[in-house]
Amino acid sequence: MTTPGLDLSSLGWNESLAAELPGGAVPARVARVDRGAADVITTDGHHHAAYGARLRRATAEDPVNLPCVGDWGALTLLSEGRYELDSILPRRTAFVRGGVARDSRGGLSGDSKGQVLAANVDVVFVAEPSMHATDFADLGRVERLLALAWESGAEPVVLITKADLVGEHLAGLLDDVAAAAPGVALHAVSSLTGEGVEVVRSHLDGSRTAVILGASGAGKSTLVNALAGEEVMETQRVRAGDGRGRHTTVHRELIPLAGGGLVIDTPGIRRVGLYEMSQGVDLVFSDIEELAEGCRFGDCSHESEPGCAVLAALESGELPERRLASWRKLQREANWMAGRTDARLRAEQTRKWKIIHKSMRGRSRP
Ligand SMILES: Nc1nc2c(ncn2[C@@H]2O[C@H](COP(=O)(O)OP(=O)(O)OP(=O)(O)O)[C@@H](O)[C@H]2O)c(=O)[nH]1
Ligand SMILES: [Zn+2]
Repeated sequence: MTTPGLDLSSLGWNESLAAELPGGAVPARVARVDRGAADVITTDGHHHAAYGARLRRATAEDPVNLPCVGDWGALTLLSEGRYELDSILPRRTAFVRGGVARDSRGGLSGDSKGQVLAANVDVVFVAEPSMHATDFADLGRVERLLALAWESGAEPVVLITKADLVGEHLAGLLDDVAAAAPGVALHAVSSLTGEGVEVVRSHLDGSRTAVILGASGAGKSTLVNALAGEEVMETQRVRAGDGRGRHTTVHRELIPLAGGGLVIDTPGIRRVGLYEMSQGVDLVFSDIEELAEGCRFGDCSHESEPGCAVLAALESGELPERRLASWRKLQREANWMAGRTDARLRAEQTRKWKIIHKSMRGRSRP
């Protein structure tokens, strides 16, 4: 497909990326990957680019170097309209799934399955429906998804979706969710009435790239369609119906929105349960981390130690019991995941994460 004169800045290209581009190479954004090749978008449109020798060597050394949706790549022009993907530019953020433990040099079993699911995501929308079946929003799930969001290095934003369903309960619900998401922007949104959709879109100003995390039925696809102003995603209602209006085109993974900005949606991103998230948990529970600094013992487990500031806050009612329980649960989960993840990959993630979050924590958007 050829679209002459496409402006790469609408895909998120900027000067700092340009500074990383090898001389003579053509910049392109990865829209989807296949085995050994990627669908890329460059100034003259979509291309199917096979991996060049240099990239194949890098991926053989470490699967983390495999291109993924959202990556920026350097293309080499082979012949008129034919490109090869030669390298991937350094990633600013990454959603990583850690796989089974690696046998470092002649170990017993397994291999490195550290896999980057999406790269260069700027904002992660955590979508939690105001009402799910007969229940209000699930705060534990919000906290869990927030941990995953922080872990990626992108800016988390919590969306209470289907805000039209709860009437006058909305204000109280937003208060509860805000308490579970300190320091994170929070919006109510209804794709049905359009309420809040523009505010969500404003987070994508400057051609930012988003992913939307949330349970099945949270309204993710419906929201993408509302943002796109057209039906780019199949929703549950369409899937459950007679199939009319069903999209027969290949499912796009990098979706440019008509009003600006992009959304990444992949099956991997939808199956969020397996991300590594120990750093993210600390950030979601920054209130508890702060309390813990007041504990008498540096290695306080906040179970029964004397002088425990966390237990004191629980006692006084300052810290809700639900929140402490949620923190413990996510920490156990994160520790378990950490044990399964390749240590080297994790170290690299931690390093990147520290750099990104130093600059992010002070920042907040309206
Ligand atoms: N009342 C109301 N219903 C909504 C809203 N947004 C989505 N829905 C409905 O909720 C159902 C699920 O929406 P989807 O957008 O398919 O949810 P999803 O999160 O993409 O679900 P999965 O694809 O399973 O992950 C559909 O029947 C939608 O019509 C909303 O703002 N208000
Ligand atoms: Zn303590």
